[in-house]
Amino acid sequence: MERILVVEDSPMVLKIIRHLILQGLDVDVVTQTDLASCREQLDSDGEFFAAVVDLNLPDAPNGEVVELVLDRQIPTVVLTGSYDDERRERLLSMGVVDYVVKESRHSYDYVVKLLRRLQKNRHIKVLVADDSGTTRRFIKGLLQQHLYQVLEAKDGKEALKVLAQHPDVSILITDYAMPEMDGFELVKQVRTEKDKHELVIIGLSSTESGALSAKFIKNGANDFLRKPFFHEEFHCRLMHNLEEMELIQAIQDAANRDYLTQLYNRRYFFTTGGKHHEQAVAKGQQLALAMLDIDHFKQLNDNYGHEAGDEVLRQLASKMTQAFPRFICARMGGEEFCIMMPGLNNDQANQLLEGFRLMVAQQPFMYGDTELQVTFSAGVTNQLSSCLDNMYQGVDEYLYRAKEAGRNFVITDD
Ligand SMILES: Nc1nc2c(ncn2[C@@H]2O[C@H](COP(=O)(O)OP(=O)(O)OP(=O)(O)O)[C@@H](O)[C@H]2O)c(=O)[nH]1
Repeated sequence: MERILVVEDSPMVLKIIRHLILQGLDVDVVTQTDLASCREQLDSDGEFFAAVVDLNLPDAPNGEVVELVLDRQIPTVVLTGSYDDERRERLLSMGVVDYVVKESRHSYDYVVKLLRRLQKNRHIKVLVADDSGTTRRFIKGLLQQHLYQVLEAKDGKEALKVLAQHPDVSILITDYAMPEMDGFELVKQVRTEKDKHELVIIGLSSTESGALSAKFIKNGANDFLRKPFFHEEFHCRLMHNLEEMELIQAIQDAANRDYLTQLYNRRYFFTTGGKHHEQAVAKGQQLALAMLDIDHFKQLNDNYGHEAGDEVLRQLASKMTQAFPRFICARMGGEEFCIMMPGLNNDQANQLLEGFRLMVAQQPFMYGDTELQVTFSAGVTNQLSSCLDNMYQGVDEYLYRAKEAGRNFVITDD
């Protein structure tokens, strides 16, 4: 498990921070109370995801611990008893993640929020589009302090290419004045594909005109920053926009996903899947659909209990998303699932399903220490029919035949 180092001489503060971190994050916490023991810790066993350090320790009254921890390339949040502008500036320019005054419980909650943010940021891609290499490097440095993955582009056209290669970019930070394609045009083009809740766009410019910020926003940017900006302003804006996007995505997920398995639900399957189906029909593309149903699930519930049944549903869902990462996996209700596979012909889909059937049948599911043998039956088709409903009914008929044939079986188009 990842570890966080906390260096603080006040037992009370140490206790609170340790408690809040353990409550809020899936990490271990190692604590030290002075510079000497911190140095020993880092020398003997210094692998830490992040550190929270007190600026004034009994054997290090002038923030020496910050240099020590930063020297080991550990992202560091600094705690301090009192606010001092000059010191804050110095610490931020040294590359600390943030500077937090120990005022109340809220300060410690903020520290935990920052640590959680750092953990998430490692998986977040940010694209920086700016024609100035110096500005790109500067922004990249700020982003890396907060552990984001950074991509770069030197104009709008290049940014579009990078976005096409990396569809999982979550944030685009773009300058206005760039050769080839400027920031406005870039924002306009990006917004034809992705809305504000799929990709956060922050516009940048060094011009004095206030109209520019309004124009960026009107073109579809989420926010705007005027250069030069303060480190903290940059990070606060970024965090704020990212949190808003994540909140909306969480709301969308709650509406589109099944609570137990976290797979897509029936409603999402028919709305989004329906669009894939329409497109495949209109463009004459391949699209395969599989329907799966666990065998004798009632018996499993009766023998081991409903909780065990729930666990099997969760584990099957997780195996399914691992086996079919590119496709729409949905729980249609009870122990019935669908997988929509755009682009696949019947043979390809059938092979995938056969492989998955074997894997599920051969690897027992675990409920505590109990091994559970689980199989499923399935139907697979790529007969598009006139609409998704009809295709669904067709594959349902195959599933019925697979059950009739003895279960643990896949039936597909002849
Ligand atoms: N644990 C659990 N059980 C569920 C859930 N939803 C439905 N079930 C149970 O799934 C069982 C489905 O039973 P049946 O439709 O008779 O099907 P089966 O026993 O799997 O038999 P075959 O499909 O014919 O192989 C019922 O006992 C439901 O109570 C759920 O969310 N959790």
